[in-house]
Amino acid sequence: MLRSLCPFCEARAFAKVLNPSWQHSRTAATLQKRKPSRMTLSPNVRRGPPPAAIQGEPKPKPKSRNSPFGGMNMTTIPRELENVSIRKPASRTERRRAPRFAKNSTTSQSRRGGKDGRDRQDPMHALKMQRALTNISYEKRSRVKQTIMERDSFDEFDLLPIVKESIASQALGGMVGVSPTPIQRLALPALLGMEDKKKGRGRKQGGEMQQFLLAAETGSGKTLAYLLPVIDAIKRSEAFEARAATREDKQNPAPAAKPNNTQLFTVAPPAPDSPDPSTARPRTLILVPTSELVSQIGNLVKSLSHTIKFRSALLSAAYTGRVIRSRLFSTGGIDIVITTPHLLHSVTESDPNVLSHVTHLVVDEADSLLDRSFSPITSGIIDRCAPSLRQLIFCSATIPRSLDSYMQKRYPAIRRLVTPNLHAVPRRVQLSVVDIEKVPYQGNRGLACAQVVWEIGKEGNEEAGGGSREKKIVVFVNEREKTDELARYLQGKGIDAHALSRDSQDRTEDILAGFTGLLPSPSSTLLPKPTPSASSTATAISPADLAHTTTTTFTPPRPSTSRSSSSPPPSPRALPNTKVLITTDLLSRGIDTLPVKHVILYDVPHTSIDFIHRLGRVGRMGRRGRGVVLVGKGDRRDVVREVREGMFKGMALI
Ligand SMILES: Nc1ncnc2c1ncn2[C@@H]1O[C@H](COP(=O)(O)OP(=O)(O)OP(=O)(O)O)[C@@H](O)[C@H]1O
Repeated sequence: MLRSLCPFCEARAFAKVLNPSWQHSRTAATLQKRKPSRMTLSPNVRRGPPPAAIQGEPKPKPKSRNSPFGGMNMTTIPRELENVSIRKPASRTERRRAPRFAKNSTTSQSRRGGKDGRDRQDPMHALKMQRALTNISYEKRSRVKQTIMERDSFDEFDLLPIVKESIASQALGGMVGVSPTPIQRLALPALLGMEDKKKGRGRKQGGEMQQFLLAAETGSGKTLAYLLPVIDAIKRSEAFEARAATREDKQNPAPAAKPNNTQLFTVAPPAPDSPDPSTARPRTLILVPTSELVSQIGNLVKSLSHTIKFRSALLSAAYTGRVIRSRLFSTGGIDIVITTPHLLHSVTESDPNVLSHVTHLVVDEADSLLDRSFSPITSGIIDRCAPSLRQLIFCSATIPRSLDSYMQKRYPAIRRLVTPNLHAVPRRVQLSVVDIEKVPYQGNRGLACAQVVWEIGKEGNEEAGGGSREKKIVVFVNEREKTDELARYLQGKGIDAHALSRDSQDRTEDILAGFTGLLPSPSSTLLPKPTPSASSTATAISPADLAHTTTTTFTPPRPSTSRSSSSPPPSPRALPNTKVLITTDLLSRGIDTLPVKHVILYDVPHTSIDFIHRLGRVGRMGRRGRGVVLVGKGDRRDVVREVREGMFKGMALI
């Protein structure tokens, strides 16, 4: 890491870290001691040179901890983690046998340590105070682990052959040797009714609505866990209906038309354009919180539809009213609709029957869609679908307490399918902390962020030998107003930075495509380039408020952030091969940012839920990832410390 090559004069102090003369003299001292005739390998390489070998030489400076890589690649447990035991939590019987400490006893008080009165024995004290996440016992987690161990192939599930074949070729881009992830091993048998079959109850064609909550860590394949059974159900009911129609035809054959001898050469008039009965009446509905997720999941659904053959439609605020209308009312019919609750709500205001045939409803990112702001609309949609529903599926990377109590109240019989690692940040993600109050930043958060980006970028270029492997970094801020300001600041420091928030109007799909690896969908008509005709047709689909679509259509485009008049003058130095996206929680939910290896938490997230979602943009599907959190005055250092400790031990955040 070249700390001496600091990109800005403000960070001059970094140059002190290197001391080349020490490096050379130590090499000289070692060479003098070496026997000239025979070279032998030292058995003590792990211990380093003996103190005598470097006597009289200046001691190497300890590695600075106030940098994104300060704590990386540790081989020993850092002092702050030394006292924390990694043993499994005590079982219920052990706890009962252990001596109890009275609340005010001196023994209990002496167990407390630290100035802040933090309980040293409780590594999650600050997080517990937040009371954000539902606790899941380790007993339950290990029971699930046992259950899913044996299911290690997609062949073990009762999926139609064409669905099975399409997993590797269509959904996973031609991957070889794929096996189901823990949530897929749990969810597929349950949603396919395999357990019912085993018990001799058979697959339900009607009857009671089944309810499921799928909860698993970020980037663990939850989308396929619900999508495969849902598509399988569509194809099976299609086949069932076709068989029923054939039977009906056999039983009541249509009367043969009498030949009309007088009109032998007249051509019959074309049949009136009869739409498919499923036009604007989808059987499956997938609800997600953002347009970006509509595109992502829609892309996956479309690629599966190429081989499995079903009809799907993506409806979001990224499309004009004309496009939405033509997709929904396509005369060819429709099987799956992927949309946001707000958009669907405004569509159903004008045509409530859109929800009348829904048999499968998926509420993805349920922790967001059932929070205070979304809950009334989402719950309203669920209620409207209820009469025809056969399966109601909630899916989430976290179970906040609010979601837990909502489930207990509204769906007490819901089946919870929870993986053993729920609420843990993916194991291969490392988190480092940068104290922005220290030299050289002295409270300048923007400067600290720029420095971290430069270090990551330079490291990438050195690794690639100056080649062209591009680094993608996502920076999360707490307030969306900050995104543009920070983008401009980083641009002034020679960094290729873009802001993406709900206010962004400029090429959002193109910008995001660089971070997801997906191409922007060619069929989408992006709203930032509205035409008067497009906006007038937007009113044709629904009454005045096709809320999301019409309001954003008339917003004048903002000036481009990259060349705005208030931009600082361009930096004389530019960081090559590094792209930065500054965003809010808009991008922390569900977006599959596989090419991203680094996440910077510019602000300390408000809750452990946000930590999980933001850090979850890296380390997806077992990949490596790095998170850097900037901590300053007034930030909850205790929370950050506990998150870091929890990640180090691979524990679930509480
Ligand atoms: N069985 C599998 N084997 C290999 N890769 C898989 C498998 N299932 C899914 N994936 C891939 O894993 C990545 C993450 O999947 P997905 O987006 O469904 O995760 P998620 O659990 O929904 O994440 P989040 O909680 O962030 O929404 C995707 O790129 C997907 O293609």
